Amino acid sequence: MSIWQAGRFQIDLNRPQIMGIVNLTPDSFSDGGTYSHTVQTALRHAEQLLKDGADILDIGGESTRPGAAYVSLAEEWARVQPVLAEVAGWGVPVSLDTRRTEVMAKALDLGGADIINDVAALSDAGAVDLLAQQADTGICLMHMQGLPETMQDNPHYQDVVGEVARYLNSRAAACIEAGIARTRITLDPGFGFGKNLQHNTALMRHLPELAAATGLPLLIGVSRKRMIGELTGETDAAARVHGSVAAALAAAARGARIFRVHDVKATADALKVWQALGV
Ligand SMILES: Nc1nc2[nH]c(SCCc3ccc(S(N)(=O)=O)cc3)nc2c(=O)[nH]1
Repeated sequence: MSIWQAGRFQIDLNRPQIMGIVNLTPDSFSDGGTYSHTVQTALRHAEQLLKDGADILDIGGESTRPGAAYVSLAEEWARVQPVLAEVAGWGVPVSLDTRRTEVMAKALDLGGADIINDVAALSDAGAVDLLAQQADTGICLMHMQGLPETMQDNPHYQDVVGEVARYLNSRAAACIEAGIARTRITLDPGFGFGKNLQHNTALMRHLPELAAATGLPLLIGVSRKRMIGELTGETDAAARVHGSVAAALAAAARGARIFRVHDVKATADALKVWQALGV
């Protein structure tokens, strides 16, 4: 029985787990909305994700997409705090997508994060120690080459699978040496974080090796990303649902356990059918 210890929750990794994305980006201000508008919109979206079958909610206040604008620590916290405060009472595992130790600390003090999902693999000063002081908070360590501002400017590797595996191993080892239990840790190759289509494809095809190299569960996030657009010709991210579902199934077939997606219902349905018919 393999589980992911995520705060007060033990997530069952013997079946695919869906992490629904709750977007708190400023785009939601596009209609001139205010924070309260954004918060209410986000909470309604989160409710819908759970109705659609999400097992985990992933909440992030800083966009780390390529070329994303800088978001101050205060701004990031102002965006996530009201949503974390509310969903903390919903009785479902809540993941905070942040790479800042101070934001992690505020969320953990609030009791609002069961999981810290860090695209920078707890590399911010003090992050590993902070998580080591927590009893059971779940952790996702993700590989990113460079920084969001520049990571897609001609990414290059000698051996992308080997380099990502070694990096994730080293970050997991840092956590374990600090006293963090293995059952709290999942790893993520970071599709689209300093990778071109060839790199992303190689990582997908070699997921079993990544899983075997560390022995830790894999979380993947390919939903609506450029790689799906490049393979389908879909330039509009919202039109990449079918390709994203196919990518989730490809990853499930290669041992991924947790799927970070926008389109929860489509992915949940596909994984149910795949589980029943596919393996
Ligand atoms: N664990 C985990 N957390 C994540 N948080 C995000 S935010 C997405 C940022 C982004 C958007 C689009 C592209 S692109 N150029 O490939 O279309 C790259 C990165 N993603 C992930 C992911 O994968 N895992």
